[in-house]
Amino acid sequence: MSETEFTVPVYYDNDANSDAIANKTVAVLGYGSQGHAHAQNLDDSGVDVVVGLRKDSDSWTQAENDGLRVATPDDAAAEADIVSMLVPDTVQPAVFEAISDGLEAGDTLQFAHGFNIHYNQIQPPEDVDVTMIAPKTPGHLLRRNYVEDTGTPALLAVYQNTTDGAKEEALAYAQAIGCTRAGVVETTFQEEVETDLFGEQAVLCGGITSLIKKGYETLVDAGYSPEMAYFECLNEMKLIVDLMYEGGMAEMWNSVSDTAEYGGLAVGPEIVGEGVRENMDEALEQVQNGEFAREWILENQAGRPSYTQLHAADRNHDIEEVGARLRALFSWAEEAEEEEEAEAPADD
Ligand SMILES: NC(=O)c1ccc[n+]([C@@H]2O[C@H](COP(=O)([O-])OP(=O)(O)OC[C@H]3O[C@@H](n4cnc5c(N)ncnc54)[C@H](O)[C@@H]3O)[C@@H](O)[C@H]2O)c1
Ligand SMILES: CC(C)(O)[C@@H](O)C(=O)O
Ligand SMILES: [Mg+2]
Ligand SMILES: [Mg+2]
Repeated sequence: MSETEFTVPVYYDNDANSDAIANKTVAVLGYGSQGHAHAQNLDDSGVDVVVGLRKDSDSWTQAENDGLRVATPDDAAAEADIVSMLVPDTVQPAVFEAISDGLEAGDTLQFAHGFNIHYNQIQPPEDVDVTMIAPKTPGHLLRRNYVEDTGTPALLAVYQNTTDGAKEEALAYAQAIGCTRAGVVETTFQEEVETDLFGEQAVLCGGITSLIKKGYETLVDAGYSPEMAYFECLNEMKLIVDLMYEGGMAEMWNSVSDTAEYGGLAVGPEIVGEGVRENMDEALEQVQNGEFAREWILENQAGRPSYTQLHAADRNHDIEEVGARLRALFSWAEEAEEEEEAEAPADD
């Protein structure tokens, strides 16, 4: 652990023992956002990896082209010591049923998010370790940061420790995917699930897109051009957040004008005010009491009618259309697109 004082344990490279994973085989089930990043990072770190995919998956060829061994999920799980469950949360219970015979006493079932354990959708056998390394990043950036020799933070949790080595092994896994470079925070499955769902709904994915869209709509409805509104409310968001990422809010405030700082500090809290706090409390409560999980599970059982509608409406928003046209004309756009295609596997 770092010499620095933290309120919870935070682990770095020096705390990890790569021997804890060195002679083990990891089955990475799924080759989507997290799956392709874990599999390639583990492989580059010298860990024996087999990717578990359905025979008809488009990702099969992609994973092989990336130099990885691929097998069906049940074959991959049967040969592995650590099974990393990186298929979508909603299909994990069915995939778990298909692979559970391959879990032997002392093996590890590992997650990147605790939804199915915390909300009792998967009941693992008592003789396996159950752990979590939950990267605090979209998977494509987990891979990019690893390749660029930076790292991304993650959470570590142990739900079952039958071997007495669950935590050491999880930390070695976190090191192999590049997370101990940035810091790995020890937590519980419950705490990871509640904070992760809250964060992605209220702040990261839901809150920020809603804020951007409302800002864009306000400007466009008032007669300003969509191009200007896009650059003001979406494109510059990344540049402002980059400064906060690098040096906290102070670095951002230092870089913007005093006019922006005064206006931001005085008007910002009137826009995102106490009403928003109340909404956030409510969203957190629905995560904590299981209401959101119940809703999402039922939504999937019903064939995702609301999800389909929300997804289509979001993709059809004007900001997406104007943004695509503007981004295509960035002078570096072609290069970035080629790199992205080479990096990202098909999501099937
Ligand atoms: N997306 C992220 O960046 C992110 C970040 C942190 C944690 N997580 C967690 O990681 C896990 C994986 O999420 P993801 O977003 O990477 O998933 P994803 O949607 O990107 O994964 C899709 C992959 O799963 C496989 N798959 C899909 N349906 C399948 C089925 N029925 N049977 C077998 N394989 C199937 C396919 O290979 C596909 O490429 C989840 O627990 C999620 O909460 C995700
Ligand atoms: C990348 C996120 C939002 O942090 C993750 O939690 C997810 O569910 O995709
Ligand atoms: Mg998250
Ligand atoms: Mg999440």
